[in-house]
Amino acid sequence: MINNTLPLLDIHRHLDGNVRPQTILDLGRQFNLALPADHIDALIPHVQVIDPEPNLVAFLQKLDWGVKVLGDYDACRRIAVENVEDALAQKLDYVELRFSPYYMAQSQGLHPQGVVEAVVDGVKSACQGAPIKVNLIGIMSRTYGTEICQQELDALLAFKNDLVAVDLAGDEMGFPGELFVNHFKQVHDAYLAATIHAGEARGSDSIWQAINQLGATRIGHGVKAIEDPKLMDYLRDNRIGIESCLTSNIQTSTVAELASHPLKTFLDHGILASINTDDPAVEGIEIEHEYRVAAPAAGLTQTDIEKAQANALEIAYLSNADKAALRELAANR
Ligand SMILES: O=c1[nH]cnc2c1ncn2[C@@H]1O[C@H](CO)[C@@H](O)[C@H]1O
Ligand SMILES: [Zn+2]
Repeated sequence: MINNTLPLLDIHRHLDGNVRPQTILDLGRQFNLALPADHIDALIPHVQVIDPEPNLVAFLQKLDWGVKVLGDYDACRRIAVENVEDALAQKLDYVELRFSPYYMAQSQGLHPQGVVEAVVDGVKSACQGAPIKVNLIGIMSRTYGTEICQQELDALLAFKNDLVAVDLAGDEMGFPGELFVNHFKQVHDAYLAATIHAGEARGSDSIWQAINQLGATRIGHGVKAIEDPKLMDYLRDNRIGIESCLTSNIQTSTVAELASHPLKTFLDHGILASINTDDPAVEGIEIEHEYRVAAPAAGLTQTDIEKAQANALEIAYLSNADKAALRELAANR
């Protein structure tokens, strides 16, 4: 269960993997697009994972309707605002929302840089006066290849002051990290951090590569670190955080069942592992479910869960002063 006296964070949450089904319907109507269904109940199976998908790529297809309906920049702004509203409804104190501007732009011929501008603007306005802090992480969708990722990176770097990090997401098997060394050099030259989806579809080598060649200070999923004791030590000793996403790992068939998820072992080993959602609307879950249902099913005790909750703040892309302020706020409520 969530400990209310600790700050609640979600530091691995895809903005474009969290488009409300009702918003997909609304935008489909607004832009006169043919959707696979015209009411919520019939739409759900097309935009939400019901049973585990056979692999990561099949899972990722469930995100597609959420971006196919982004017919203009206002639509991008709208889903950014709704993401902040959803985080507020979950009583999250701090969220890192990540998004792929090319993925959001491509279906309807938008410009990635316009998408970044709309998302930044939507998040800023929704946060005004609200009891939440949000930072943005830009994603390069590796599935589009190196050239499109360079365009995507250019769009992101035009707003580098509005981002805290850059991520690499999408098809890890088909597009290994080796292809993106030059991209991440530019990320570091822009003084942005790197968190990389690694060790989800590929093995522990992919995690080593993300750290050594792409300069990752955090790893998304990192499930396969469990196969490599040296890597487990390295993650612990170098305080490289793991952003675990329990339900997502089941739905992508990365892990067969929660009882065999490595998160508990990571925590026991002293790795700074945390609990996050990934793509809440697509998974049909929220952060509360991950803490109350998924974490105990993965064998975490209440002490483990609170450790994971505290770890998220430890590894968040925030200054020490911001972290202290969040701790103080939670301790006094
Ligand atoms: O669990 C995941 N693993 C890898 N890539 C993901 C995951 N969830 C979403 N995306 C990818 O992130 C971008 C949208 O933010 C898209 O590239 C989507 O495929
Ligand atoms: Zn992810």
